[in-house]
Amino acid sequence: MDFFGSKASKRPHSTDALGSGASDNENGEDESEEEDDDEDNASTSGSDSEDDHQEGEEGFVDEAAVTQFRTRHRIHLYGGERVAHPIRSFRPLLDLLAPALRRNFAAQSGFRRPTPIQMQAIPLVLADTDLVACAPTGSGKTLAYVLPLLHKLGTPNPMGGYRVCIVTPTRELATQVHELFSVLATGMEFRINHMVKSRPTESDTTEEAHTFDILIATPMRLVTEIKNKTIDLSQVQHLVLDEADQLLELGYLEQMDTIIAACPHAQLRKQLFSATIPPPIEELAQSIMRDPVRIFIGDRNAATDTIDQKLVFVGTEEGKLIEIRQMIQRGFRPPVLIFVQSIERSRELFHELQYDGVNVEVIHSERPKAQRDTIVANFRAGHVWVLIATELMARGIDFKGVNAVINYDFPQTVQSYIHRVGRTGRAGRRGEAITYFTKSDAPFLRLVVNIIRDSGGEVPEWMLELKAPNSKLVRNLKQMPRCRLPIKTDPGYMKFKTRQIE
Ligand SMILES: Nc1ncnc2c1ncn2[C@@H]1O[C@H](COP(=O)(O)OP(=O)(O)OP(=O)(O)O)[C@@H](O)[C@H]1O
Repeated sequence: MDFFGSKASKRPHSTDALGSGASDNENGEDESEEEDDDEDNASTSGSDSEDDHQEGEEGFVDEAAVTQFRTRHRIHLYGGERVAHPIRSFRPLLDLLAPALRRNFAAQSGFRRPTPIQMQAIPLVLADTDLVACAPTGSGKTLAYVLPLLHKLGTPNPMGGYRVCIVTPTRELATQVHELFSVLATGMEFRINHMVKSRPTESDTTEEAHTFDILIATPMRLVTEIKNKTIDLSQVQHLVLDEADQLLELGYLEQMDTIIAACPHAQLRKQLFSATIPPPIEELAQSIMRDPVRIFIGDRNAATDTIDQKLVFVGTEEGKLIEIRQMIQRGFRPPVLIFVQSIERSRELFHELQYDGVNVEVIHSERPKAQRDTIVANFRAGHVWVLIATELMARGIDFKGVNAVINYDFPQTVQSYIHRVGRTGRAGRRGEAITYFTKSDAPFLRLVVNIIRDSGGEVPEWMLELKAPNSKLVRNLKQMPRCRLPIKTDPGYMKFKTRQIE
């Protein structure tokens, strides 16, 4: 990995803004109470007030106003010497954009107002800053880099080669990012390569590959291309790691090393995004960046406050099946996403629920890719009501309308919990997350209890008094899922069900 010195400060910025400069706005109207209320209600969606549209067109009176604005939007900044001011609305940004990009953005998004991460990250990406950006799930991090990068690219450069490279851990997420780039770049003639196929096609390895501007790839495939010398990343000036903390974990680190080493451009800027950046990953991230600015929105590594989180004691493995069946019988609001800890268990639960006549599908990495695409599309379209998934779907996937997430199996890490439950309660909508725990999960309960409490949820007093597991236990759980009895109906239920069918 290439190492750059970093002068990141330990303390958050107070009056650290530069960039867009102070304005002659004497009223400081952005400090209105009305806006505060809006922010509380929807951390991602825009408010409707006239003031919001007015205020965004002005700069800030002084640095104190910038600080106040950041404080109100819970934008915490660390490091960096010159930090661009946040934007308060999309309007001044839209004025900068090429007409086609402006039109596409207006036509496709309809967003009234930037989310806090967009307010601060967009000007920093525009200002070519190395960035570590951590903001809640469903808070619009993708747009925070896609929009400014399309602006920075300007026009297509047919013989120039890749200038932007986005790396994501799963092909589903890469597809989603590709879709946003494609929609926003409609009519701009950028060539966007979506490299997630397991094997290269001819067009990837011929001269044609040099005519692409943007690359969106999963690590394994990209590393194969780099090792085969069938891809040229020498012109890449913007490298984005989406779900960066996962990509900088041990399993991926070597691949990231190879990818970063393959991007030697002197102007290379690295931008890292995730809803969770644990401190060791933050340190590692800084070591591969140049004087990075770190943005944290709200509390670090917290679940979003638009999710009602519940912990349900089910006693044993069998208790989970009873609980989920009762939930279905009581009536539930689809779509519902259910997480289990392994492919085998996803199949087992699928058979059980299918037997009960539930409109259910299952997705995991052993299903053929075309099937995975169809399942995601059907779930999005509401044709599938219940989707059982492994960790494959825990990160990044934007299912806007998911009403509930069920952690059938207790998650193995705090990060996994935050990302899994973050598939609901997105873009300011509300959602519900239910986590089952058995007696054997009890030692780990405290990890999740803290997250629920920190994101404003209620937990019984006795749970707050539980002992936190020691670091060895936490490490073991992360490396190895818990042993669990197979998901299988007890014979009594089978008899009852058969009688019902007869
Ligand atoms: N300014 C905005 N106002 C309202 N909705 C927005 C805004 N920006 C993005 N969104 C919507 O918010 C949803 C979530 O966005 P996105 O998938 O980028 O979230 P994320 O922060 O990357 O989440 P995750 O951490 O789970 O990957 C998307 O449906 C997107 O269209």
